[in-house]
Amino acid sequence: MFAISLVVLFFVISGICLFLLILRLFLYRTALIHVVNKWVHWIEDGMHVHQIFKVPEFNHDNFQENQFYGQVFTYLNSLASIENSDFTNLFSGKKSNDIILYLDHNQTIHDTFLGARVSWKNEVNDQKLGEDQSCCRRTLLLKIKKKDKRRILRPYLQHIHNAVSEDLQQRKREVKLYMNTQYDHRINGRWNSIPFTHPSTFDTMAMDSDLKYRIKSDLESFLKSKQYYHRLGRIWKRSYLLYGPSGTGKSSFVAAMAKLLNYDVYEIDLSRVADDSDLKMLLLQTSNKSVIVIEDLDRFMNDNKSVRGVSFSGVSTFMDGILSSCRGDEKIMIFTMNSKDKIDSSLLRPGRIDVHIYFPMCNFNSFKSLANSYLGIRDHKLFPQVEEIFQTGATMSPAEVGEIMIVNRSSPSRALKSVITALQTNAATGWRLSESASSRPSAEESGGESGGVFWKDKGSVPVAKEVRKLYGLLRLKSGKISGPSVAKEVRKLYGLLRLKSGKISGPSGHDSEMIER
Ligand SMILES: Nc1ncnc2c1ncn2[C@@H]1O[C@H](COP(=O)(O)OP(=O)(O)OP(=O)(O)O)[C@@H](O)[C@H]1O
Ligand SMILES: [Mg+2]
Repeated sequence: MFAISLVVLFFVISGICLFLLILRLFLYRTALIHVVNKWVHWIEDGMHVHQIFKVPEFNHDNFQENQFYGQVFTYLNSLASIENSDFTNLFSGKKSNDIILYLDHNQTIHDTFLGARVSWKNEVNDQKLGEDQSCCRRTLLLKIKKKDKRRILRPYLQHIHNAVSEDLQQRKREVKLYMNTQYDHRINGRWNSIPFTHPSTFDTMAMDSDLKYRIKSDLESFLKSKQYYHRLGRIWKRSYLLYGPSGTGKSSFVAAMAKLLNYDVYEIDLSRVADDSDLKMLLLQTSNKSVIVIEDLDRFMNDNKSVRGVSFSGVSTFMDGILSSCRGDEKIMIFTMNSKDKIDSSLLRPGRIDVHIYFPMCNFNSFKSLANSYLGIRDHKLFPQVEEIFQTGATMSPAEVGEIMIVNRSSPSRALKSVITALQTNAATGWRLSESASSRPSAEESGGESGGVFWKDKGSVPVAKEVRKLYGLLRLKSGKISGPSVAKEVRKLYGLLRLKSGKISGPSGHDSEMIER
């Protein structure tokens, strides 16, 4: 009897084990296990009291990004549990074969820490702003059992901080470009960012090497001068004005400076700024160690329609950087212009603009530098001919020269011939010369009442040299022009000479020149 009961018991236990095994296999095969897990967690959650902690994207004053939000977001995206979520975003990473998982709006994911289970929700509330505009208010919600709070909350937050600090440092090295969005009083954050991948560096810029060296040293010595500025009672900021004709590399140089510093770039589009206080707000929302850029400031200052609500005093206060000093860290400001001619000199006074850097049209030296980087040649039998044409005063922007070289990069000889033809055409029409003359730094700019440090790349040339150039140009032209048009051309060149002689100042024995006042 006892033996029979043992056999029955054996079969019952075996049956139960078999049943559980088949059930487990079934649950896992059909993924029903996840449904069961959900129910278990749901029942368990229902038996506990929870506490919710909010991590909003912006600080309570709504001015600045809440840095902890960024840290938590990075941490959550790195969790293995994001892979087990019901849904999530997949994006390509930096490398071509990288795929990254990214929290979706209103997605919830779970994490465990010291045996306690917590959940995070990426809460995004869409706000309708107008007909076709909306904005989002983002908050990360941490849900934690009340019984676990005392034990794990602080160490858990510290754990997040430690886990991402290395990752953040890595990301800090990736420079970002921020652009301001259209003003709307209901939007907190006004900056949208993308990775800053502009390929320009100091090395790729065709510029006088001495000038590059001095700009680099200026930046480096500024960065080391926190105590010095503090002792002087000055805001720790440095403003640069890059000015010169179109296509001479001003925007590319902004990128090169940001890369050298490894700073994020905040480019302010003044046409999207509502008024002076909006401009202040944008400045306040920039992060530490950043380059703040306003491109084509002359265009905005001369075109009242474009600046709309931003006043002259709004721009000058912005340039003084008083507000940025609230953040305490260094600020680099860069403004670009085609010409300073119509700009109120008070806007360019020392303190507002510390360094003026002139970007000239192409000369023979910059041409050689472009030929080296675009065509890979340091010398060529056509170089003397190119130099001769440059000496006549013919010129082009580096952008134009670069474009010709790119198109003809398979044949350096063809590229150089095309550059020669283009320079001859420009010289013959005289258009480029007069354009470049008018955009060179004027005597007023290099010695006038506005201030700062002036750095120019062959910006000033002696009158005698200019006369020689014009004579050469005249000879070149007279080969092509006859009769009354010669007299007309002579008159034109005489006018041009007078224009230049009013603008030419100082000797130009050096490639670049620095005038401190
Ligand atoms: N000095 C230079 N060295 C190397 N490349 C240059 C230089 N100047 C211009 N380029 C090339 O020409 C193109 C246009 O340059 P960039 O946009 O920087 O000119 P810019 O002075 O900002 O013109 P704009 O005043 O019209 O904005 C870029 O592709 C850049 O690589
Ligand atoms: Mg530009």
